[in-house]
Amino acid sequence: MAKNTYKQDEILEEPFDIRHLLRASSYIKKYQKRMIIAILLSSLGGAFGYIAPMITQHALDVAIPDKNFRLLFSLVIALLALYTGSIIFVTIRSKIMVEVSQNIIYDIRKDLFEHLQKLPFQYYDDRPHGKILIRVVNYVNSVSDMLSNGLINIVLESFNLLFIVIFMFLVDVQLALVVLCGVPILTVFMIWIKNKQRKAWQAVSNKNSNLNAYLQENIVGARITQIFAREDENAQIFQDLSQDCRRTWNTAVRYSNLVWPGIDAISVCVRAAIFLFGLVIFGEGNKSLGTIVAISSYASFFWQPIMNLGNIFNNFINNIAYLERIFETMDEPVTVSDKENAKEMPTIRGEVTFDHVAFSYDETKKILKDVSFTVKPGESVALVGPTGAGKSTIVNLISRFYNVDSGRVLIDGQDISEVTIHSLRSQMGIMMQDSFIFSGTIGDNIRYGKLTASEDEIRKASRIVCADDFISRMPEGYDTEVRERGSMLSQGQKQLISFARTLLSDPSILILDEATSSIDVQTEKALQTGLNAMLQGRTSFIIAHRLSTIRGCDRIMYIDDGGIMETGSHEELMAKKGYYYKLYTAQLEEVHKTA
Ligand SMILES: Nc1ncnc2c1ncn2[C@@H]1O[C@H](COP(=O)(O)OP(=O)(O)OP(=O)(O)O)[C@@H](O)[C@H]1O
Repeated sequence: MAKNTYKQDEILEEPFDIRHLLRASSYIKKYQKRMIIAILLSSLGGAFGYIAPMITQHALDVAIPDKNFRLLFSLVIALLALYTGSIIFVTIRSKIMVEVSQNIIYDIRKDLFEHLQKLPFQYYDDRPHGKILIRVVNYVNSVSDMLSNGLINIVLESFNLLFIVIFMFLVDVQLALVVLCGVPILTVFMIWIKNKQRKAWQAVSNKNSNLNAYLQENIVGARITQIFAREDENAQIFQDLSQDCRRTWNTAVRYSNLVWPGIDAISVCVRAAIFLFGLVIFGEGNKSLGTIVAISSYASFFWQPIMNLGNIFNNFINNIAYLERIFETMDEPVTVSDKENAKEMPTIRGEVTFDHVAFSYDETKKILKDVSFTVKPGESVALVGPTGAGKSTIVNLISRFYNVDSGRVLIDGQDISEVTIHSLRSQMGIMMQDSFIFSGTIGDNIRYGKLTASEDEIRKASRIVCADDFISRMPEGYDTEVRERGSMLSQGQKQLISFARTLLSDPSILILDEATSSIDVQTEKALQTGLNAMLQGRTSFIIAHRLSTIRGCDRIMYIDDGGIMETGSHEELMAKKGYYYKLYTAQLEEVHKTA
């Protein structure tokens, strides 16, 4: 997806590219047998329907004038049988196709979702999430309909058209030719209207996608909107986007509403021509009433398949663009992935080495220039420094959320780019500032890192991190349902749950990135004992702006200007009176001022 915002339309007017269709065919291969059955059933159903006007002709021209009621009765029974057969076939076909299209939706969504889960952080940082949702939900629905019903309908409508033409010629060649004279007029009308319609519906799709992106952004940012009292401005933007949707929708519907009156007008003219030619021009009495009525019926059927083929063509053009957007997402490179011969990471002891590491998020700015250090197993390391210095970047590289530009990150002497991501990350505990809480119970949330954990284990982990107290006071304790993102919990409570979750997963390397920022000082003091227990025997990296919380770490690294400016224990760095000393004393003064 082009990196864009809710203000930018997606590109949907793509030149037709057959490769997308060929690639999409892999999704229908599995269901081809069922689709062939559906085509056969529909063709039979259609053929049955088209025999009906011939029977009517026979009734009008033979049975009724001859007063042959036996024949008339047989013809009526035959008509009923044909219609019943046709309805049964069409019903079975619809059932098959509903199943096939739902299966195709499932297959495409599964592939898309699995791929989306592997995409790097960067992908989600750069795009409006609402537009990703539109692809997974709306575009997939539309595309699967094209791949299932669309493809079948092409075959079907072509058969229908062929049947109608054959039956018309069987009934009367001259009058059939009169009907065909309407085709060029219809073709010109269709090319004009379908082109307009396609562009109009693409505009609708784009405006909906923009609205969705803005809506999603606003739901997530609702608190900020209210904090900054931005409701009126946002309502205006939303209104503008909604108006875009309404305007484009009205235009599209206007064109769609023109279609049938236009076709009706052509159809009426053609039928008038049938009567004119049948009764007057080809000579009175030359064409029987039954023939004229039968041809007139075929003529009224004739436009439907042409129209449907036009609709299918339009849908195809739109859906090819949707397909391209879907495949573009599926092809989005998984920049951080397992190498072909990646090994399993053995049980981690905890030695972490940065060997001349350089890193940048994009070409424009080097975030880390040439960083080298080694942390011993079990050592606790604090990363401090000004905002935006690169502290989180360093811990993100240890977990291999990004690949380094040059140099190596080693754990126990093993280059982490050579091992599988799962075996690496499953031995790490990473806690970020935003402690994400999933919908479900508190117990489920703590169990997230170790699905097999027992109730006792969950309680024990919670007790260590001081979460057991507040959880037990909740109406249903560990079974209390928390809503999506844990909206009923305070930030501090979310962080404590997150601590318990991390502790339960028993990681060898622990990364705490501003993990205690929302916990009040009192709870933090209480948590300190638990935290110390948690750090025991694990290598840990702690980022905290509240420097009082990291004083006890074995080592403190001061990060700035793309590298490590100072390193040592709290006492050593204070004695050195360098960057850390300045930062620490400035923070102390701040605390004294506000006290
Ligand atoms: N996903 C990203 N894409 C592009 N640039 C990024 C991304 N994440 C961070 N940066 C940039 O990289 C630099 C280092 O960011 P990082 O988050 O590592 O800083 P930090 O020291 O942890 O800051 P803070 O203390 O504010 O959390 C910053 O200039 C930031 O703008």
